[in-house]
Amino acid sequence: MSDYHHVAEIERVLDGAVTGRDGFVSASWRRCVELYGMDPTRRDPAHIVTEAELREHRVQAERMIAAARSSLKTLFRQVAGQNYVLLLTDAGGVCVDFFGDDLFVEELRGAGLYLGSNWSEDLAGTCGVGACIVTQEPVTVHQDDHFGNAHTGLSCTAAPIFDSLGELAAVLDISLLRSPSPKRSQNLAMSLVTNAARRVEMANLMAEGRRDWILRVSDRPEFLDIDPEAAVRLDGAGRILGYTRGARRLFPDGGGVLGRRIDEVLGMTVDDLPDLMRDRPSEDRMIEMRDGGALFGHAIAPQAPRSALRSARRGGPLAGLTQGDPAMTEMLNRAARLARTSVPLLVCGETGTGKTRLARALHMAGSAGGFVMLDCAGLTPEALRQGCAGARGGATTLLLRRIEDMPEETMVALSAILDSRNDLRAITTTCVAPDRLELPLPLFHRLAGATLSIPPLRQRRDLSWLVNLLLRRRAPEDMRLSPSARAELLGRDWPGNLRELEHVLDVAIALCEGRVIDQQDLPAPVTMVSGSTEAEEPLEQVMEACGWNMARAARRLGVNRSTVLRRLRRAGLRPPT
Ligand SMILES: Nc1ncnc2c1ncn2[C@@H]1O[C@H](COP(=O)(O)OP(=O)(O)OP(=O)(O)O)[C@@H](O)[C@H]1O
Repeated sequence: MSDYHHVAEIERVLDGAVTGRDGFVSASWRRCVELYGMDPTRRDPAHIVTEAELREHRVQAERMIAAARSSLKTLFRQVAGQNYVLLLTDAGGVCVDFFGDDLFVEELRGAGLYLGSNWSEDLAGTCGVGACIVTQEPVTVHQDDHFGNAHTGLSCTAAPIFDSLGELAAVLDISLLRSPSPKRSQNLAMSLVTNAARRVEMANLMAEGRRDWILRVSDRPEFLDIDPEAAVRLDGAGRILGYTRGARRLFPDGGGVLGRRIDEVLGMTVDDLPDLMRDRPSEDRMIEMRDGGALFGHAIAPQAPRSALRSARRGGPLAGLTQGDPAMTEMLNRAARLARTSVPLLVCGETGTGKTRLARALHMAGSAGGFVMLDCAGLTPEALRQGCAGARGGATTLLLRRIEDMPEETMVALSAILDSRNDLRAITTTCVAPDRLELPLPLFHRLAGATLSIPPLRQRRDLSWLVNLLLRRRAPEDMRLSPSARAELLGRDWPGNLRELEHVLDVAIALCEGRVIDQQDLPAPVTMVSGSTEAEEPLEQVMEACGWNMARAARRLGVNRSTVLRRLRRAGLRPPT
């Protein structure tokens, strides 16, 4: 079509005529004139951002570029020899990755089919990337569908790529400098580009979901493991944390996808996920949908972050006590430095937090000498003297457990021993906060050269890692936790800390009949035996008193959190907004 006819058609469209163009093209032409004030007769050159701006756009899009690389390479191989150019743009239309034939680089750069070109509609007029950003749908903008005369030779097919929260993150465009005339010649390009965009979304979801369950679904069992249609990322309660665009079909009611529970639409709960893992034939992994349909599912279990585990091990006996909990890491860094000195150390923390374990690790990290451990409860001066007498011939660590339980006369003896024996290095543990510890001041200063505090388990961010660690150590190798059992463990308050967790796991391992520990295999929290207060105190009142904190209310009622949740639902109660 000549420039003249192109401009004339745009004028007719603006006057309201229907000229046979796709509706989104006519709508874009209108925006170009009425919104952006563009003139189709101008031959504006391509808009290219500066080198510095391009670097910034690439940094911002780094994750998506990485997720897209392999799909782009495959797509480029599929169209090899047909002169197609692939562009990955960010959500603003700036090209941040490019695959094209090196022979035509100069021509491609001139046409804007290159790194750094900006294809947003308000700059470039009607174009594949721009129309895709506006409509958020796959589009082909073919030859004189383009608004500006400069681009009417191109054929561009573009598909949107959404991030796992459902926001437009990028556009994948496949373009030709020269193409056959009928628009339908690009149907195959459309199919290739939409499939590639779906795979990029999948790669992105997989990359960010290593610590969560991933459920991939497909209508056809043969594609399930190699090229599924959609996927969701789930927490231990089965709530959707992220999704690929295709997963919207699971929730066609338009109520959004994030935060919804998978059992709202599928005839399965989160506890059935292990049955959908790869060790089963894909035909057996059928999931019924609540609307009567069926899908095939492939569940991928959360993976432990291995590199972090390795680095913890490299750091010796102290570093292995946490995996990335900020308070523990900071405390252990101090501990590592103090371990090599002779400063007496006071280790504080609630019962069962691992004070004795830490004290042993401090000894191992700092001293090649002997080790004496004494429980302070009921310790007589004589027993103390005997214990210390056994430690002769070089620097010895004297571990005193629970100093608050030491009888007063033994405290006096201890001060005297510490004064006369500078080969003893005291490490003392206590469940009492240092400022509340009732020790004679001289003894306190002989024991607490520095204080190390271990946080309670309920505050630790590496609780999930600890659960895995203890399970691995205590259970048969192939035993695992169901997602809801894991969610329950992560939600408890753990007044007995690691010791209580060990006992809960031991009971669950003993009670569990198969290889999967289920929520009902877990013993109730210990506070339950003290009896429920529900009869005396109405639920709403309890919730108010606990500031609507589920864990606190569960403790007060002596039940677990899911029971509180169930009772709230039954009573139709909700937290005040
Ligand atoms: N980092 C850890 N990893 C795994 N298990 C741990 C860890 N720290 C402690 N434990 C386990 O937790 C239990 C309690 O630990 P420990 O005896 O050190 O606690 P504590 O704080 O000294 O308790 P208390 O004050 O009641 O004497 C022990 O069985 C111990 O093996």
